[in-house]
Amino acid sequence: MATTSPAAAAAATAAVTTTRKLTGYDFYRRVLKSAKHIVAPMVDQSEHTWRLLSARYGSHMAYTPMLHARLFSENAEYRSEFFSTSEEDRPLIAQFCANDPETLLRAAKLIEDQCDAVDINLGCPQGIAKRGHYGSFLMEEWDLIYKLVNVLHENLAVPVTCKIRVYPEVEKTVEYAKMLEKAGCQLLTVHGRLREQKGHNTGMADWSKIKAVKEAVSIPVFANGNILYYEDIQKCIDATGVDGVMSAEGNLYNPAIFGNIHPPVWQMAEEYLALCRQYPTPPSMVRGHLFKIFRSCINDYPDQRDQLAKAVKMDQFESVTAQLRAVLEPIAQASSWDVTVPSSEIPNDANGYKKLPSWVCQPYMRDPMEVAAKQAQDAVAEPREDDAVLTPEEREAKLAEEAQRREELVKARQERKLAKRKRKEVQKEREAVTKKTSGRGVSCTKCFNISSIKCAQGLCKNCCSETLKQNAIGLHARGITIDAMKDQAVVEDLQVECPAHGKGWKLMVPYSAAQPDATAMPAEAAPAEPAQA
Ligand SMILES: Cc1cc2nc3c(=O)[nH]c(=O)nc-3n(C[C@H](O)[C@H](O)[C@H](O)COP(=O)(O)O)c2cc1C
Repeated sequence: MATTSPAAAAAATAAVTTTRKLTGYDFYRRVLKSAKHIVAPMVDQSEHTWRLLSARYGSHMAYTPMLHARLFSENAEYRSEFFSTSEEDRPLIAQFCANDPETLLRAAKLIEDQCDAVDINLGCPQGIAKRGHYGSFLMEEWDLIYKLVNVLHENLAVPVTCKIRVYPEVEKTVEYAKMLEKAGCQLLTVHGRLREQKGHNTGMADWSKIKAVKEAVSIPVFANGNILYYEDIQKCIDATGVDGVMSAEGNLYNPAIFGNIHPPVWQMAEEYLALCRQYPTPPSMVRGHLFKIFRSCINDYPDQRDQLAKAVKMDQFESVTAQLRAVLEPIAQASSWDVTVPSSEIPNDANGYKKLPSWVCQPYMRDPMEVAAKQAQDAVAEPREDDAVLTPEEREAKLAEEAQRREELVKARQERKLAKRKRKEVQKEREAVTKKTSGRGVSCTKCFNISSIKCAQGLCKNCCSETLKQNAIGLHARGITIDAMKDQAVVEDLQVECPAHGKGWKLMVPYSAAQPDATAMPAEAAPAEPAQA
């Protein structure tokens, strides 16, 4: 009797899978419902709750944050922490970073029945992607990229899509896109920036390269980059001919960008928090979103800003939002600004920006540190015209003040650099220790136990508890025992929680203050991808 080899059986299954699923424009029209407004993949920010909020305000579909294929395939805790969805959260594309086809396939198989397609992140330009060898750092390895795309195309029940950055040469960018299409990619998102365009060098996206790609391939194309306001969406479609437009930062600072309005900041915050009550969301994500929603006005309210920075519980987030509403709403009521006016009807200034009141959601224009420091420096070197009316003493005092401000700016920058270096060192150490544990997981930064990926300090339960205890004693008791502190009620009021290990010890200071490096996250567990990926 003839038997079928496992390889032949797998090939047969693959063939069935490939022929059954929709491809290209059939997939785009029937499954993605011809989506034009797309919420970008954003680490820690395009989570389930945010996608639902954006959908209420005009987004047609969304991507998950980038998921780490190896961690996703191996670690159930990582899966439940970084991926969740619901029936209303569709169409949805799940994004992975990966550099090994088999690992990618294993991860994608675990999610194929909960999303409409699986995307490969080929655009991340951050240092963490360089170290992890994924994202835009695969752009020189077309053979590997072909295999990554093709393995999903051949074996997955849903289509595979890709998100790329462009090369300096338009011809190479077009060839790249064609190669992806040939490998089986069914929809392509082109972020019109180079790998080098990040941080202070972000600059503008090049829509002409997106147009060239769109003209060269037969699959649907999404454009990404340069979308500040609603009207930019149509401008982009007109300029490039793409099928849909993706927004990341524009959507974060104004979740209603796709709805063509600039709603009051408190309204968006309240709606988001109500959704978080329904769908529990990690505090770090909630905090990140609230800072961005309130970006245009939060610096005017330092008390609330500090409270928000320390908030870890829902009622704390809600309290800050209520306080901000209490101060902002009267300002809004006293103003003649009409929030129902469509964004596209608000005129732009000469630079293309809209002048909006600080209490409405709006795009954030960066003023990089360097620019601020340079401005202060220039001011010291060369008195401005309006300084001419000052007496010599006044001018001297002003110059001294400005010099001090500049010094503070430089010092703050140095401190940030130092903290970053320290975090990197810790990360390196951890990676080394992780190797020693034969990849069983991320190691505790203090011992060889496996840490929780959620612990802000990357510690195991014992070390986390011990650290909290030591801090309590060191900071407040100076030799007094924890029990004595409890008796004196000094540790009763403030609740402190490690996000992974629960209460542990109650301290007089927030956990983050007791742990100066509390923002350090395990490199692989939470692949941070700031502003531009
Ligand atoms: C907070 C944040 C997180 C991001 N995370 C991802 C990600 O997980 N995957 C990805 O492909 N791009 C990521 N990006 C990049 C965006 O998807 C997008 O390509 C980039 O921000 C340019 O779009 P924009 O001009 O609309 O911001 C991220 C961007 C931001 C701001």
